[in-house]
Amino acid sequence: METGIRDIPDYPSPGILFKDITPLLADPALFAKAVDALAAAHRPGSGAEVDVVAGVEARGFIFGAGVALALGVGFVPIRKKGKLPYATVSAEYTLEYGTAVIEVHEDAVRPGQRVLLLDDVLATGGTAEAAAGLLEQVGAEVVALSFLVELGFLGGRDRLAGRQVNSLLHY
Ligand SMILES: O=P(O)(O)OC[C@H]1O[C@H](OP(=O)(O)OP(=O)(O)O)[C@H](O)[C@@H]1O
Ligand SMILES: Nc1ncnc2[nH]cnc12
Repeated sequence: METGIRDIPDYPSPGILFKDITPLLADPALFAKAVDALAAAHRPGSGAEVDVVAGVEARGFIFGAGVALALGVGFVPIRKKGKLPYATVSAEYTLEYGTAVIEVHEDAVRPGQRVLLLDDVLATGGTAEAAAGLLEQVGAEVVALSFLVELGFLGGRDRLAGRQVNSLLHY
């Protein structure tokens, strides 16, 4: 099966096998299929409808925005430090190849809004755990976390125990 995911060894640092999604993005049929599949579990009538989709900068924006449009709901950007113009809450976290800080606007959701968190890759789960925590800090109910790719050997799903986690492609 053509996935549009390409392996790049030793990027961005030695020992990391990087899952490059750019071939998938360049193929409109594969890209549309991925967005449609990520949206499917949350379509009207699914019982898992959401009010908002959130995505983590940068690759999470691509799929998050697509899924938000597919579901007819708004999109909340979770950005790397210093990029959001209004008052924010922030979290420092570690990911497979480093550390970073992400932020979300403190008024990004209304209290109790049901949010689907989207990202391209679930690796160690550090990013997703921090992002879900930020969304909850500003009043969201994080209904599910969905990923295009899950690197199962890095244990991200265990780190997110107790949360609804869905991934399309498992490595
Ligand atoms: O599960 P983890 O170990 O936390 O890794 C997953 C995160 O790593 C990548 O983001 P990156 O910070 O490289 O940013 P980018 O989207 O700007 O490339 C990816 O898009 C996820 O957000
Ligand atoms: N191995 C990997 N490939 C692509 N994105 C990632 N984010 C964290 N680990 C990654």
